[in-house]
Amino acid sequence: METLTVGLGDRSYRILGGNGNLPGIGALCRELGLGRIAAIVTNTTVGPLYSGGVAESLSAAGFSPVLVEIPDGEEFKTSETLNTIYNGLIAGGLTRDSFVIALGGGVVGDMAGFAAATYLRGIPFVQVPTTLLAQVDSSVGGKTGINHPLGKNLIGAFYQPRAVVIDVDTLATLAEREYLAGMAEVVKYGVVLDRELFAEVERNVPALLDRDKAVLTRIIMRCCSIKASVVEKDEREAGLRAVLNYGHTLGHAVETLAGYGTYLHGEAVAIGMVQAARLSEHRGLAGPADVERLCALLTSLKLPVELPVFAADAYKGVLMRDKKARDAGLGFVLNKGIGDFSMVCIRDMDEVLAVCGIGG
Ligand SMILES: NC(=O)c1ccc[n+]([C@@H]2O[C@H](COP(=O)([O-])OP(=O)(O)OC[C@H]3O[C@@H](n4cnc5c(N)ncnc54)[C@H](O)[C@@H]3O)[C@@H](O)[C@H]2O)c1
Ligand SMILES: O=C(O)C(=O)C[C@@H](O)[C@H](O)[C@H](O)COP(=O)(O)O
Ligand SMILES: [Zn+2]
Repeated sequence: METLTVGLGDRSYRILGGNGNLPGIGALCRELGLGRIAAIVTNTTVGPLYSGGVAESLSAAGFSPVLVEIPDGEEFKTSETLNTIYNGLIAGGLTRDSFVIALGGGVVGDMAGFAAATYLRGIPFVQVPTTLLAQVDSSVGGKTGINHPLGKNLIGAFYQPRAVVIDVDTLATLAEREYLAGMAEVVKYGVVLDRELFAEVERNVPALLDRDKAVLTRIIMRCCSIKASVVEKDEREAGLRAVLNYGHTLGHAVETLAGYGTYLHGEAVAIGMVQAARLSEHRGLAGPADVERLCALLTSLKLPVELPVFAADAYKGVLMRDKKARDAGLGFVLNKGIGDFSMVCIRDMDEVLAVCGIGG
């Protein structure tokens, strides 16, 4: 087992990586000094696969687990589903010394985390990510929340977990499309923060497509370490943390306009990264070869790169609601070549639309 720490003072926590870690969850929660009742929040796909083992481990360590199951899908990342979680926590008798285990992908993690942040004004939670995307990104850093019909993750809170338990064994049951979507966030770290990681992914495409556990474990822990160091410096996205939003400005627009769940989050991020790279080229920060290299890697990972067609006004509307929008303009993360980034403020949305070929 490999361990990393996210250093945030009295809210610091460990990320446990590797395989075979699920059976150790009960012992870890005991070590963390968590209270008796543990709500395992999961969905109707992940629950039947993994909640039994997690519940057994918790019971063996003296906890009383209760199961809260929600429907599966990005389209259910809503206030209604959040209410289903609250109902489960109340019915399960959770008190302020109880805790939540978020068992699933990013959708479960974001919603269970937000429920934990707000139920009784906050109870502890542990992230147990079971998708590649959640293992490399969403389980770390404390962004929690739900979607709004007008924009992704518009409602939420920064609320750090007490621990993150990654078990790469769980990736064996993940559907191919979902697995590949997680690779988009891996590529993201490489493009803007780690040239060597980008090259490592390029060199290991066949092993990654085969889900080689050793390669995956190394890359997952590298991503967690990059994210941890960004979050340690800027937990609440006052500046630097926005780099983790590379590819998300147009990516979130695509998810919202196409209808949540039509494009997977990672797929939309892949498309958004290519548009961000084109803007970077337009602004003289990257060359055509960098854009080509990014497109080639995403394509070799079977990810989409083409921006879907929606009305220019529709794109503009969603872009203006991006969380990086300010009075002065839209904060946009661009790449400097491969491995570095630059934040710019874009005042004129027409520049974005023109470079991305939106509206003719
Ligand atoms: N908080 C953050 O920092 C952050 C970062 C990135 C993404 N996100 C959010 O994460 C979400 C996307 O997460 P995701 O890609 O994990 O999608 P997801 O949570 O929808 O999971 C993908 C699918 O895989 C299934 N699944 C999960 N684990 C499985 C397993 N081990 N075996 C079989 N099936 C399994 C799920 O039921 C679902 O159908 C988006 O809502 C995005 O906004 C948040
Ligand atoms: O942790 C972050 O910060 C990120 O931006 C990670 C992103 O991959 C993730 O999709 C996040 O949920 C997007 O945040 P948002 O603030 O744009 O909703
Ligand atoms: Zn993301």
